[in-house]
Amino acid sequence: MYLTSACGYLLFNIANFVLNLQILALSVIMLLFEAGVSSGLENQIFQYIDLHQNEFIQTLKEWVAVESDSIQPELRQEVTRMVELTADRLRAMGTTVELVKLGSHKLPDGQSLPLPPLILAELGKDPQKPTVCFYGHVDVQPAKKEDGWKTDPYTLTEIDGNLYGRGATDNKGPVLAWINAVESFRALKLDIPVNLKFIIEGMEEAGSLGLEEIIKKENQRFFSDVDYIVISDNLWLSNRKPALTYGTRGNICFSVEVRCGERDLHSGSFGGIIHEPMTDLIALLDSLVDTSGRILIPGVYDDVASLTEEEKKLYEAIEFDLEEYKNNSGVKKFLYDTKEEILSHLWRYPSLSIHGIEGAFHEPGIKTVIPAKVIGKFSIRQVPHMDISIGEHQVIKYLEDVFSKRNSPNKLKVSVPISAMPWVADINDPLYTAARMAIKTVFGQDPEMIRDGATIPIAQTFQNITRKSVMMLPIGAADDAEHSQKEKISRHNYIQGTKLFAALFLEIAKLHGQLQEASNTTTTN
Ligand SMILES: C[C@H](N)C(=O)N[C@@H](Cc1c[nH]cn1)C(=O)O
Ligand SMILES: [Zn+2]
Ligand SMILES: [Zn+2]
Repeated sequence: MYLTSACGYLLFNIANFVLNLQILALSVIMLLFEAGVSSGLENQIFQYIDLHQNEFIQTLKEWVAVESDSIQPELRQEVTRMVELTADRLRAMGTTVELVKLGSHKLPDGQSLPLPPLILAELGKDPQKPTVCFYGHVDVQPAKKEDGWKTDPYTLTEIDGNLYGRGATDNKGPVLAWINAVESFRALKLDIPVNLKFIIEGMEEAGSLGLEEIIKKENQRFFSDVDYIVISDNLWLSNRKPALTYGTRGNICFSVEVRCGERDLHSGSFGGIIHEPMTDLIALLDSLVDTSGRILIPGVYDDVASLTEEEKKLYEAIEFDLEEYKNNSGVKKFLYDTKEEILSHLWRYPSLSIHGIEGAFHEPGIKTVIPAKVIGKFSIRQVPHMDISIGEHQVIKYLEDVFSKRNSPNKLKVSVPISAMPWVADINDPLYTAARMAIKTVFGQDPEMIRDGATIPIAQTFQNITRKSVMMLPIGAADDAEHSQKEKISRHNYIQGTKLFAALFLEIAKLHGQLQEASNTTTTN
């Protein structure tokens, strides 16, 4: 009797000890997980990525070498070549690629120019797996060495761990990082835990011409089995801390043409006796914003959603190094001095920027000429709930009013070549949870939850039409200088970014499994 109860006691203690061990092991796993420690599978993939980084950089070099500028009509063939190069790369990793014709568009001079095709691609069709659709672009903003580049913009050049070149971060580097991630799974003969779809275009920098129509058309087909849409085409708020982006501003671009006649005139023969188009244009452009950056067009601020207390608190909590941000810009003084003011004016209020004047003499030296036709270009970054068509109307009416007060006989023509809506997503969406986990695994820290002052023309369209979760997962750092003469991506971000996308596939698969399990339990109950 005594022996039996002693045995029972011993067994009870052993069972307890085993249970405690299990709890301890589970806690350690949870702790490691929270601290961003990767699993064996992740480690295997990460090691592969580290070992092959020079090959990934070589491919980026080949891509940057293509002058796929979508703004200048004479370079359109290069954009098409870049799209084909991308399609080849996707095909080489087993992806089914469809090149969709987008037709052509009309240039301001009436000429019609073909648009580059759009890539719709897919890899895997397992109904048990979630489907992730990646969107990116392989066109770039214009760049010339004479603009002030220290290195040739189309020769990817590594200096102190940074890879300089047009498109390095916007958006060839991140597009390739997605491809590298998939290639790494395949090279290791590992099962990719998600089905993948790719939508890659060559006209983003020109406002994603033709894309919205295709999304509408493909909603019931290409997008029907998509669960999540991920865009990696923006920057962190900091040079070092990763971020997840849940909103962008929109953009309405204006062209303001003022013309006096058919040909340029000698300023000695006609200066002082005519109304000069350039003088009219400068006056029009000068009437748009005041010295504090406030837009002077009546009604522009009417529909802007007011900043909520919740948003203010969110901004207060964000880590933001104002000096670092200033240094990145090379500008000594900003219009605002506090973090809250800067973030709200970048993300939550509209801004107006003047981009250039076509037709004006801009070479070194002075050409004593009166240009006959000049075209001013400016744009307004829009925020929720501004209405694009109301905005267009307000601006055109305002410019006509200002012009009419000048009593100029010149001809004024205002047009809107590009407009794009702002985008905001729900950060409580499970897709954001998966991305946070992946960021923690790769970068060992939580991301900053940010919005972006720039525009992804198609982001809101994706959300409105497909009704799928849309997330922006950037890998570029705040000092990557998109659209500028020092555009770069660091070797570190390019390679860690590749790992991030691989980790995201695993996290999405895990999360999807959990979600499905939860929904099955609810159904059974
Ligand atoms: C954020 C993205 N990398 C980008 O640069 N987008 C462009 C798109 C655009 C807007 N208007 C015309 N093109 C941008 O925000 O300037
Ligand atoms: Zn971009
Ligand atoms: Zn861009």
